[in-house]
Amino acid sequence: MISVTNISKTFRVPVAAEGRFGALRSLWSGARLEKTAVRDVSFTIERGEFVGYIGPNGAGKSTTIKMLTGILHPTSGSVRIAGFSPHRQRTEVARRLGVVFGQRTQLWWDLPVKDSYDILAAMYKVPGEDKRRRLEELTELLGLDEFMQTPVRKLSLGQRMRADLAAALLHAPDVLFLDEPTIGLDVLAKRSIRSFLQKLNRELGVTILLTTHDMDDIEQLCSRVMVINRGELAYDGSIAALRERIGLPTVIRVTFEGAGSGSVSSGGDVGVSGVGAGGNGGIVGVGESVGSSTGVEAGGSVGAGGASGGWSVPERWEGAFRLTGRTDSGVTLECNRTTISVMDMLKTVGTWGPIADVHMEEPDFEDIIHRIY
Ligand SMILES: Nc1ncnc2c1ncn2[C@@H]1O[C@H](COP(=O)(O)OP(=O)(O)OP(=O)(O)O)[C@@H](O)[C@H]1O
Repeated sequence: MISVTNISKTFRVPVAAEGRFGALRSLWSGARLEKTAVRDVSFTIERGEFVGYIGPNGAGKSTTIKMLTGILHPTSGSVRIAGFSPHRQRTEVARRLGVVFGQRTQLWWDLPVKDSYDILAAMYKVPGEDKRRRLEELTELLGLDEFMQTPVRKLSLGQRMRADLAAALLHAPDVLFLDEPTIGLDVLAKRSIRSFLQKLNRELGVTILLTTHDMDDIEQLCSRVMVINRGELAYDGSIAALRERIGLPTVIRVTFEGAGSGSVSSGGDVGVSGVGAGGNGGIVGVGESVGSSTGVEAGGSVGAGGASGGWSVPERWEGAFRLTGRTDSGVTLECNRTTISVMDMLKTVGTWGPIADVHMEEPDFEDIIHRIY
């Protein structure tokens, strides 16, 4: 659906002159410096994908989006949207493309929302019946009724974003580019925009490329994320793979049955197999936490084998994880999932006593992104 091959964009910017009126003099002198905003970026996006495009300020996101929409022409490389060049075949691309910029509107400021839709439908040559049906659907999905007759300037930010989304979708595009669609919105408004976008992608199959600084947008919506940094593509893949690649630790909180007493001795051995089996079912089945019922089952056998049914953490142990906390009821550990599997770690922990509950916290996505930037 979208194919980008080795695109670069270089701007020629005036060289700043020193001293008083430097900026003015530099314009006058005509001295220019080349600045590469996007360097040799390639990717393809298949029909129906929901892809996040992120990067720090000035990384080259907007410049890329402008090249994808045909506003800017790449210095080198090529862009195809549904097989068409956005620069040379603008009309063909415009018919298939919707664009929403969170920071500015494509609606007419002083006109009622409905009038903007009439103008846009005429511009995109949407037949009358299609327009009526489409607007009906969008009104229902986005709750446009409450402000259809209101001038755009009087809308709240959340209402304006809903109105803008409808405007971008009136001509039923296959592809939607979104630039900061939730910027400045409150929690409820963000939630309603995200749920609409999810429906649009999953139920109507619209291909979406989302640029945002809001990592919750990315985590909740995108199956794939591309990271651009200093004009170059630094990562392209799933969020899960990104977590692994960065290697931030997974935090695991283990609660044992009983107080911190007893010994590891023979109970430890039983624990290895008992917890291994229990952990398997629990992790795959429950996802984030191994339920206490599973723990009790596994722990039951440990308890029976353990000296007193209590637990104790040995002074030393071998392994690719770190003990970061210890309380009356359990321990907190950090493990790097690229070097040790959670299962292996639980096997070791199981040798310390009967496990009642295990809770896992994946590294925060925000932290991962800071690592890349
Ligand atoms: N028209 C232009 N002329 C000269 N330099 C430009 C122009 N447009 C962008 N740049 C420069 O190119 C680089 C990339 O800018 P771009 O706007 O693409 O970044 P961005 O990732 O969208 O940033 P932000 O998150 O702040 O919007 C920046 O250094 C910017 O100053």
